[in-house]
Amino acid sequence: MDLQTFCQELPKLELHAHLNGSLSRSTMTFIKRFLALTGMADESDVFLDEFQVGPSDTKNLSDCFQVFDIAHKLTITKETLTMATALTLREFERDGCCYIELRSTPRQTAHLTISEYIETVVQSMKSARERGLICCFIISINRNSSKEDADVIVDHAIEYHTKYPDIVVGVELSGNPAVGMFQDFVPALDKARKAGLKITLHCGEICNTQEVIEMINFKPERIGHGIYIHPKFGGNDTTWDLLRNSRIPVEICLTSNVNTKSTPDFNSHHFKEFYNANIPVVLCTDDKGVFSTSLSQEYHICGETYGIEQSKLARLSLKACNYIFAEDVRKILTEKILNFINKNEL
Ligand SMILES: CNc1ncnc2c1ncn2[C@@H]1O[C@H](COP(=O)(O)O)[C@@H](O)[C@H]1O
Ligand SMILES: [Zn+2]
Repeated sequence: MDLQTFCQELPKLELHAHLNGSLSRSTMTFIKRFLALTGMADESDVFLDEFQVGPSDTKNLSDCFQVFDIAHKLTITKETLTMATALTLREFERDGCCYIELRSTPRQTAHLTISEYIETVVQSMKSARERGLICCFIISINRNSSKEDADVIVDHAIEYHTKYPDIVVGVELSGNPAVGMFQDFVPALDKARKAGLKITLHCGEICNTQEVIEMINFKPERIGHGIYIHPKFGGNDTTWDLLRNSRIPVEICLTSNVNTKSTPDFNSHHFKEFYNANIPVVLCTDDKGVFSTSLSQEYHICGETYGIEQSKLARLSLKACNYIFAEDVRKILTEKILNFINKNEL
């Protein structure tokens, strides 16, 4: 099988995808028209062309955080947030994903409260589950927010985890890494963890070894990116040894890191260093809409750039089953990927 077909057909698990960064051009166009037709928003106010960030773009990581405001102008009502969630889940499914953990920062909008935002995403996921797609919700805390706001988000996360334990499975910390301090969010994250929610943290997206140490010592279930951890990539021996000994799985987002210029190119990405050191890794998209990618494309890039053969790529997907937050479906997913491996004699 050629690599492209293989990457498409391989059953894959998406563990790091921000809802508003994952909106495709067609989803955004659809919602923009809907809002204009229903008189909810001014069509001329949403600039879709500025949403995408390519590898040769002049935007750096900090600039990228402004592009999410474009999607945020669209996901403002129950109807459009439902469309955004449903269409995005379908796109992942069509790309061969059999399990999706979608994350999003619940926002109060002119038409939605924080509770309604969460309920809307959950209901959309319930519909997707009814037609057989296993999907879950990780509630995001933006590190730009105050401790009090983070507390409000966590209280909601706990309430909805209690109400929908199969769907609301975790809490994560994201947002511009140059803003805010991890320590400020520890009490809220601790509270979430004590209530049974799993934790993942954006970690080492910029150089901040002190914060990396604090984050790994917090022992989250997973971390995202992990760029500035290895000494060759702006970390030091302490951060690297801590990560290696922790066995914490790392969500790797190749295209995101290159397009935000956090990494110069795929060849100099830390993936290979992590893979060779046996650090648990899982390939993810981060923001497939902003960075014009898909999970099968991330597997393709990985196979081509680092010479990882198809049987090894399949085992990357298989191992991801061990890192998912919805433990009750681990067995079904493992069997599904093993079947694919056996059928294709990989
Ligand atoms: C590129 N690397 C990244 N690093 C850190 N945070 C990121 C991110 N990409 C996205 N987000 C976070 O996800 C939000 C958009 O989705 P939601 O509104 O939550 O669905 C962004 O506003 C940011 O807080
Ligand atoms: Zn992210």
